Amino acid sequence: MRMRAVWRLWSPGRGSRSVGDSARRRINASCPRAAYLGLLAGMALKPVLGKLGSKRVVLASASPRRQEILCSVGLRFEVVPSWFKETLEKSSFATPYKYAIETAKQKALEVANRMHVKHLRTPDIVIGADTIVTVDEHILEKPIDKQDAYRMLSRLSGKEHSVFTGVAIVHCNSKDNRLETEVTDFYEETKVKFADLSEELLWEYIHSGEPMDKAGGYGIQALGGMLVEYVHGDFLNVVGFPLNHFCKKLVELYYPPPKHTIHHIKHDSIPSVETFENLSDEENDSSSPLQYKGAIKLDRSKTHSSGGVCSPGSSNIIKPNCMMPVENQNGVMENPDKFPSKILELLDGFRASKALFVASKLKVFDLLKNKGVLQAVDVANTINSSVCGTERLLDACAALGLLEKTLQGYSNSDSANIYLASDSEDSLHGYIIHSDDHLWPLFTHLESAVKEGTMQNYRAFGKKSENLFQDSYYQSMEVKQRFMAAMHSIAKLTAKDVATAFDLSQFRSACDLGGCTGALANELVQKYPNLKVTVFDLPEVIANVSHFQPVRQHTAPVTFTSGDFFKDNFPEADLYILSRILHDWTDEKIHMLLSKISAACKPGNALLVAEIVLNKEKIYPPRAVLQSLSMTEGKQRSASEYKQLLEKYGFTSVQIKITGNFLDTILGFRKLSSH
Ligand SMILES: Cc1cn([C@@H]2O[C@H](COP(=O)(O)OP(=O)(O)OP(=O)(O)O)[C@@H](O)[C@H]2O)c(=O)[nH]c1=O
Repeated sequence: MRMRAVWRLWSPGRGSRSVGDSARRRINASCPRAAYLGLLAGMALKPVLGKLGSKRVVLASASPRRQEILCSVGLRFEVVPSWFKETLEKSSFATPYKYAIETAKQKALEVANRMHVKHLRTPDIVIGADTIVTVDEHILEKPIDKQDAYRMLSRLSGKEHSVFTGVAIVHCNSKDNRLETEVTDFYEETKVKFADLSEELLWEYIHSGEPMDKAGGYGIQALGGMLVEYVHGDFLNVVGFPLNHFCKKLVELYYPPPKHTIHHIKHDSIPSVETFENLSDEENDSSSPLQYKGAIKLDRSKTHSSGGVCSPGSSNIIKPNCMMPVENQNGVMENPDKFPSKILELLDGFRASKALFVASKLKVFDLLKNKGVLQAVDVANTINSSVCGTERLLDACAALGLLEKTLQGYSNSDSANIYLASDSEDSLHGYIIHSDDHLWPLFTHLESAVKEGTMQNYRAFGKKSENLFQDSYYQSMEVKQRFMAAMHSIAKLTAKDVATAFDLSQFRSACDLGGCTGALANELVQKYPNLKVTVFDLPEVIANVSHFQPVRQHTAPVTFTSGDFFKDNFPEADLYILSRILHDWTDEKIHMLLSKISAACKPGNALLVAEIVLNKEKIYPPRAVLQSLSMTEGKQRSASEYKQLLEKYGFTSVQIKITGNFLDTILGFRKLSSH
């Protein structure tokens, strides 16, 4: 066998196929079993992708082959090559595979520790691997030079040898600033038989440069494939990563069979949302009134690294544009422009939102909260839907991390039980239904909204709205209740942050203007037992607040007073509160409202505003900017704009606290002399 004849086909830079291309070709053509295993692995990985999708997965390997193999099945991960030196004493291991496993483990642990110590966000999972070749009781790793490669390849010539890859999956948890790890490891063995290699062929191969970064001194997926007579076992295991076995391990870990004593790994299915407010220099100088709760201010490019991240769902075995990550200063491989993951995520965003809306509307999460685990057919029967449609919806929810899927059926994730079941204490159900019924139709007319610069109530609902609340939200009992439920769920979610952003214990009475169901008011009386809170809202709202009240109230109840804050006098109070009010109204209406508050507020008393505070450029956080697209008459404001606004109406010592949560808070004290 001579290589030169076929060299042109393979030589890099001459239209050579990618490693993956040749690997796939080889899988399909010369190794049908491996092809089958590869496919099976891809299928087995898909359900677990949902599990890993919300996690920070790190591949502790510099091997481009490993990156490609994992990338090809759509796993999202960062690449942080391990600095662990492969110098474990081989003779101290009873078998070669134990050596490979231990090395894989040490590689992964080194990365987990390094990332933890460097205060990068501790990864959730670190994957390490080590591939070795064994022949005649010798362990062959990567050759150190050409002579070494020659020695290895001549040992392999004409013989069968074993390729072992040890893999370690390290689950990380940061507790009290200490790193806790749980390691799952395994190995895979593949037998490979080499043809007899002539000296000439051997040296020609060595001079190709291919052997140098590969265990045993060859690459089966490329030129080295021509040296191989047969492969018994998983082909990808030889290439560097036993994908099939890995998938089975993940299934074992994440979908344990019933009554089996595999440890459960606690995890949150919904990715945690971090907001790192990027405030302007001007707003952020030492004299700034801004305060950061928890003082966590991270560089977003580090925490949301796109390094080596590939989008799930890619079907090609190998995706060259998922490759070539570049190591940054933290040792994290980054691949910023090679794959438009972010764009694809945005592109699919509407599908994900709608899947959440429909599952919520059909009360899937309620059903699963009550029943535990159900098969698709049982869910379909209960929600009066087709089995095939329900199954697809449930799978979508599982892929999005909202549900868990096992052989026994579907069940709620922890987050679904807490936030999606409609009867949960912290349920977002009301807001989700409002988003589907009200915001979705409005946003389908976004193009007209942008062209005309107006809210699209007429197109979406067949009627113009002069007054957002009276004409839109309170026009029918059903819509009103839906809107109130939506406001209630958001207010509950944000109440703690708003109530605790500043120490309000100096105030004895507060009036929450437009306080709707009293969710914030109830939080305030819990937090400040000496504070009496009145909620002031439209009569049609107040008439409907009773069923939103907490069942067990240990503090003095909140008082509700009805009226229109633009027209009517509101109760006297030490502290006035405007939570999510100002962004909805025109400057003219705001002028009316703030003038009234300013007049009612005695010197030394205060106004607390809760809104999303924009950064100086007014493009962050995105949820505020996207809210603006509804084209209500009002607008979102930056920190300095809120400060100016409050000062204009006689409030001084204005402080702004970025909570890092859904709502930020602004507190201003009424000046002694009126403006
Ligand atoms: C037999 C064979 C091996 N390899 C590569 O050999 C390296 C093994 O070395 P390792 O120490 O396990 O990994 P590494 O490359 O040093 O990376 P790291 O994980 O950072 O230690 C890995 O690359 C594998 O793909 C091939 O590409 N094709 C083959 O047919």
